[in-house]
Amino acid sequence: MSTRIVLVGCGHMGFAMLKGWLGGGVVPVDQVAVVEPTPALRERAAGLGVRAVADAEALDASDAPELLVLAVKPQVIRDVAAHYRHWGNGATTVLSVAAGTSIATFEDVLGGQTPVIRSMPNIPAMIGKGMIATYANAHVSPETAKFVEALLSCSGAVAALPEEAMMDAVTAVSGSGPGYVFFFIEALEEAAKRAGLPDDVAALLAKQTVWGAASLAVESQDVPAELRRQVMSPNGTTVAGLNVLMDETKGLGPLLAGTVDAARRRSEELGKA
Ligand SMILES: NC(=O)C1=CN([C@@H]2O[C@H](COP(=O)(O)OP(=O)(O)OC[C@H]3O[C@@H](n4cnc5c(N)ncnc54)[C@H](OP(=O)(O)O)[C@@H]3O)[C@@H](O)[C@H]2O)C=CC1
Ligand SMILES: O=C(O)[C@@H]1CCC=N1
Repeated sequence: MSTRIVLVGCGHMGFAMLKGWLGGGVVPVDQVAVVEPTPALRERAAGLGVRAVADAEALDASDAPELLVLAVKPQVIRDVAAHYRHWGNGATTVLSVAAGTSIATFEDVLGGQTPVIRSMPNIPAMIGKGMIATYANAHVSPETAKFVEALLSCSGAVAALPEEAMMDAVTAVSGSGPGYVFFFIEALEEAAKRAGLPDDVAALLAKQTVWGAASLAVESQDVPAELRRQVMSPNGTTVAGLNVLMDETKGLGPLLAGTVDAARRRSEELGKA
C-alpha cells in the first residue's frame, strides 16, 4: 500500500491533527507515515498505528504521497522542507500549519509549480473541536482540495480564506486563541481561590463555567451579547463584575485588541525571518 500522507513533525500540533484524521476514519493508518526526530514523540505516533521514522531519508523518495504535511516550527521549516524537494513541482500537495510562513516560501524551496495549502489550525483539533483556516495556491487540484477539506474537517470547523494576507490575523485570533482562553481559565481559578473557595472547587468552577458558556454560545440562536444580557440581572452581581471587565480603557476589550495585535505582528515577523 503506498503512502497517501507524510506528516513531518509530530509535536503538539502534528499529533493533534494526526489524532483527528485517524479518529475521523478518512484515511487508514497504513496510508500515513510520520517523520519525527524525537524518539518519545515517534513512539507516541507509532502507538496510533502509523509508520513513524526519524528522518526524511528513511522514506522511499519514489513513493510520492498525495499530501506532505509540514508541522514543524516556522524557524526551521525552510530547511526541513528542502529535504522533500524531490516531491516538489509534482503530484504531491504540501499542507503547512506553520505560523507566518507564506506559500511563496514553499514555492521558493520546492518549486513554483508545487501545489501548496497554507493552513492555521488550533490545539482543540486534538478532540475534533479545532478551528482550521486554509488558503491554497492555484496548483492545488479540486480533488485534493476536497480530500484535504474532508481530512481537516475531522479536526473541527474549516474556513477557506479569500486572501492569504488574512492568515496573520487568523493566527492571532484562533491559532493562538486557545492559549488566551486557557489563561482566562487559570485567572478565573485564581480569583475563585482568592474569593475563599477550596482549590478543587475553584478549578472545577473555572473550567465548567468556560465550557458551559462556550457551548451555549455555539449552540444558541442568540448572539453572545444577548446571552450576556440574559445573565445580567438589573443592578445585580454580573453588572457589578462586568463594570470592571467592560471598562473602555482598562477592560478586556482593549486588552484583547492589544493581545491580538501583538500576536498578529509576531506572525508577520515570523514570515520575514
Ligand atoms: N501549538 C499550537 O497550538 C499550534 C502550532 N501551529 C504551528 O505548528 C507548527 C508546530 O508547532 P508545535 O507542534 O507547537 O511545535 P512542536 O515543537 O511541539 O512540534 C514540532 C516537532 O517537529 C519536530 N522536528 C524538528 N525538525 C524536524 C524534522 N527535520 N523532521 C521532522 N520533524 C522535525 C520537532 O522535534 P525537536 O523538538 O526535536 O526539534 C518537534 O517534535 C509550528 O509551525 C506552529 O506555528 C499552528 C497552530 C497552533
Ligand atoms: O504560538 C505560536 O507561534 C503557534 C502558532 C499559533 C499557536 N501557536
